[in-house]
Amino acid sequence: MERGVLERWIKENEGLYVEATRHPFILSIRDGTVDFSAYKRWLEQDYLFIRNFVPFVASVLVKASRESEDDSDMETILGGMAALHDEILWFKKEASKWNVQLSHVVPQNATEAYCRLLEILINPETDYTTAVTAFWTIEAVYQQSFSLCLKSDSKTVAELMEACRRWGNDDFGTYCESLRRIANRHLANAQESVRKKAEEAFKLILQLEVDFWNMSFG
Ligand SMILES: Cc1ncc(CNC=O)c(N)n1
Repeated sequence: MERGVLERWIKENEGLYVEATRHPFILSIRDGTVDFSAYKRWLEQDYLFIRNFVPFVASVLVKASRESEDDSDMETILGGMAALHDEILWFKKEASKWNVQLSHVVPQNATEAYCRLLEILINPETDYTTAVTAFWTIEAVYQQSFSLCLKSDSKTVAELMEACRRWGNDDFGTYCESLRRIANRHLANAQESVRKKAEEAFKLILQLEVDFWNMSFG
């Protein structure tokens, strides 16, 4: 992976990055020891997260169309937006498979805190470089995490394979690569004040992802 700004931040925040991308919840899915009640708690809360993630991605699309000099940025982000429609349908199907009533789900603290950050990132005050860096971070944590559960030596149980494939598959990995290059390009060209804001968002999101995984343990 080329040495961009994001790779430097990953190195400087290695512990937190590993906590977010190799969390015990994910390792328990990989090792086939996960408690299904933890999985169902995660599923319920992640549905609430996705409902709030959609407007965030839409806001990145608007900022890309206004602030990016490269038209392909918007096309990449639009691809991610389209996938979210299928994602919401998947959550509803998965919830009925586990007899989870999505309409009755109460947001937990970690979900509420994450959605508050998404609101701040949606705000027009948040610049495109910070928003697209946040977008990559959010997607990359799931891609890195769930790809662990698809490795040949993983013991992921059949019931959880669809979820792991959804975010761990190579196509999602390629999409995250595109986002990483877009974020690195804008970070390299940004003023230091913007880079600082983006770095804060990067670290905040890693912590919120750790809190979100922790929540599945109830
Ligand atoms: C809490 C959280 N973080 C990242 C993702 C991945 N992005 C969209 O699906 C997600 N679904 N949930």
